Amino acid sequence: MKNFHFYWFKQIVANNGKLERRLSLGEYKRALSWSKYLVSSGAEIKGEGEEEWSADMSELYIGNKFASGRHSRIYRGIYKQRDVAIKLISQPEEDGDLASFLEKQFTSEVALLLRLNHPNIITFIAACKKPPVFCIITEYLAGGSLRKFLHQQEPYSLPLNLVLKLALDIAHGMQYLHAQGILHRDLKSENLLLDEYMCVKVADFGISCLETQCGSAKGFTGTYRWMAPEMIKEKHHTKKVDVYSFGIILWELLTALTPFDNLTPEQAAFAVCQKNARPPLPSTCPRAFQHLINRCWSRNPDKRPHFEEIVGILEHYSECVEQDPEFFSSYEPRKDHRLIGCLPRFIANRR
Ligand SMILES: Nc1ncnc2c1ncn2[C@@H]1O[C@H](COP(=O)(O)OP(=O)(O)OP(=O)(O)O)[C@@H](O)[C@H]1O
Repeated sequence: MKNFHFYWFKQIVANNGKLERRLSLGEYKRALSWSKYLVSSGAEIKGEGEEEWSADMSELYIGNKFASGRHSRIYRGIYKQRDVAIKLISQPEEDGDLASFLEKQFTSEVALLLRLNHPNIITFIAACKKPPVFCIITEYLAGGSLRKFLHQQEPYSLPLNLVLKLALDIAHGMQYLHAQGILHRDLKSENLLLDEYMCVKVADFGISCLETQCGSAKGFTGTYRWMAPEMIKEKHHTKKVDVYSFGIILWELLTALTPFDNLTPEQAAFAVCQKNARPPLPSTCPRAFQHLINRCWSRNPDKRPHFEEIVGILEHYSECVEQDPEFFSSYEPRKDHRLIGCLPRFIANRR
């Protein structure tokens, strides 16, 4: 039997600079209780398709826990000499329904991650399934979540060119995801991670689904503050639920605030569905963004643009700002949403 203590011993002693500090006794014991399941006790029978993604446990070093999800703990680690994040999901012994839900969620997340390959989507590396513990190994993104980054900023302080760049990263990732026929369904700033170059990557595909297999949103565990009204109401939903969430994220980028922070998530859900409430757009918000945000979070999903169009709009804004730094103050939206040339002032002035 490969002794998992050996891994820990190696991990603690090697402490090769990438693992920031030694584990406290508490952390060690907690990690022990989860990771003992991860070490194989010899020959094992792999489930269908498991060869494709199954991690070689002898190459995995688990470091410190640095974040937690509702049913998971996230550790730093090294896998095949690469910095990784290891999400450990443990099935509760006492709750069979939750245990089987978590197993299904794990299987679905791995199956979706496996087919994704895009610079604005988190890179999947491997996974392991050793009930009652599962793990998902992905690239480690050193910049943390967009939510954490925004909370470190002064409200309304993000420069518009940075807002544009971050929005475009997210929109590119989402355009790709939708082109693969996948709905994210839990798009929020906490699930958007930054690398060391401030590139945003879409993460956490726990409740994502293939468009053809999404079914109803009954018993959903997404996050109300970012959730489209049709999903809150557990109605039929489409890719446009992600566009609604993107509208809320655009608002977050422009304000660096939490949406509906004066309301509980349940009150926010009620206000969105019953009163068609949305977070207030600041008076300083450029009209170009106001126009796009209002379209993205329309009550009617058909009025929300597809990500393809959103990418086109944001790229157009980027080009225009490059040509004319005053573009945002002179922008007038068109009723038919058509993009017209940037008409930079320096050209107009030359005429
Ligand atoms: N690859 C990674 N690199 C850096 N940080 C990460 C990585 N994966 C996850 N995190 C951090 O861990 C947090 C939780 O991760 P994730 O959302 O995947 O877990 P989860 O169990 O699905 O959470 P929840 O169910 O609560 O949404 C993220 O918000 C982020 O701060």
